[in-house]
Amino acid sequence: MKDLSARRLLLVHAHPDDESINNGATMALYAATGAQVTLVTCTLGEEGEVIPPGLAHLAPDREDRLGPHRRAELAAAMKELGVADHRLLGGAGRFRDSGMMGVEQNRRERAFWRTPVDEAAGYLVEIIRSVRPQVLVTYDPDGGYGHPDHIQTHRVAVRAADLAAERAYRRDLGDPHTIDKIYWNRVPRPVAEERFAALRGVPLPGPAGALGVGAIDDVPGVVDDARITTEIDGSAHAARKAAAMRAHATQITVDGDRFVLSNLLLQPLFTTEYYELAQGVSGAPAGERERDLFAGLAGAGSSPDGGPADGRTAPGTPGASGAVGAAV
Ligand SMILES: CC(=O)N[C@H]1[C@@H](O[C@@H]2[C@H](O)[C@H](O)[C@@H](O)[C@H](O)[C@H]2O)O[C@H](CO)[C@@H](O)[C@@H]1O
Ligand SMILES: [Zn+2]
Repeated sequence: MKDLSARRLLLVHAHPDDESINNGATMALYAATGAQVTLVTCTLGEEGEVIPPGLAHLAPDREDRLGPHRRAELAAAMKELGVADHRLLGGAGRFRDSGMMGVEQNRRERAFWRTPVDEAAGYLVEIIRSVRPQVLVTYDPDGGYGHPDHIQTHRVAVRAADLAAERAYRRDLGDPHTIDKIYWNRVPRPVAEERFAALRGVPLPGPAGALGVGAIDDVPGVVDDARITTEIDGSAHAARKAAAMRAHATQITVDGDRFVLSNLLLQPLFTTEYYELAQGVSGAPAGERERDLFAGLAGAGSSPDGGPADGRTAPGTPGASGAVGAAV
């Protein structure tokens, strides 16, 4: 019997709800198959809007108690996904939600967006050196859709992965650890286009109270098909993902295979979740997508593809021969 607990997956996100929207099915799948899944959330989402009228009093411009409430929503969502290890970067409230790009909250003292990257990265290095994951999942450099906290999360996660591997860096934070594979959350454009086309036939407002259908570019990380290196079929865990998203009730209303955020614009709920291998070696045969984030990793207890990686290296991999891009 393989020791599947040897697989350790670390996900780094900006706000409570991002993990369930982007990776809920993936997290449920790996938790259910014995991997150690660790979520790090960088802020408590204090600057969010509030969908249920009965909770509007929590808003930042009223009682400013949305942060603690969303922390509880996050805990409930993790129970739905079967994820036991979820941590707040630097401890609860260390870094505050910065608001959307350009708002005054971006410049507030504890805003995550204005935090020096190395200061935040130090907290994540300690977690990386303790958990020692083979795989890290976070956003692309644009944070998926340009939100300052998402962009900062990418920067902090990538910087922390580099620092955690440096033998000369802060040995008080643990022994050096090199993460084998770093993935960015992605959605293939053809899949997004197909799902949005179907949404345009949905009667409004519907159970989610939708005012309309969102735009494809509202979906974080939409890219051309060629950049997708990995797809995780989490359809067996669709109910868990939907329940986790429902747990984030101040931010999300779910209606079957679609949902709205506080802008009340419909977008598709994905149960196959897609990734781009940004750093590391693909475990799939040339020209094929990985079906497992741990594909090709010897000793990770799981590699449905069986064979070792075929040496196709992702962009940005230290020491990469330059074999990059679609070749991955
Ligand atoms: C999914 C995500 O990252 N949500 C963020 C985002 O929330 C959006 C924001 O309030 C926007 O004004 C709304 O139109 C949109 O519907 C929301 O999803 O930004 C919030 C503030 O930084 C953040 O708390 C929330 O988690
Ligand atoms: Zn977010």
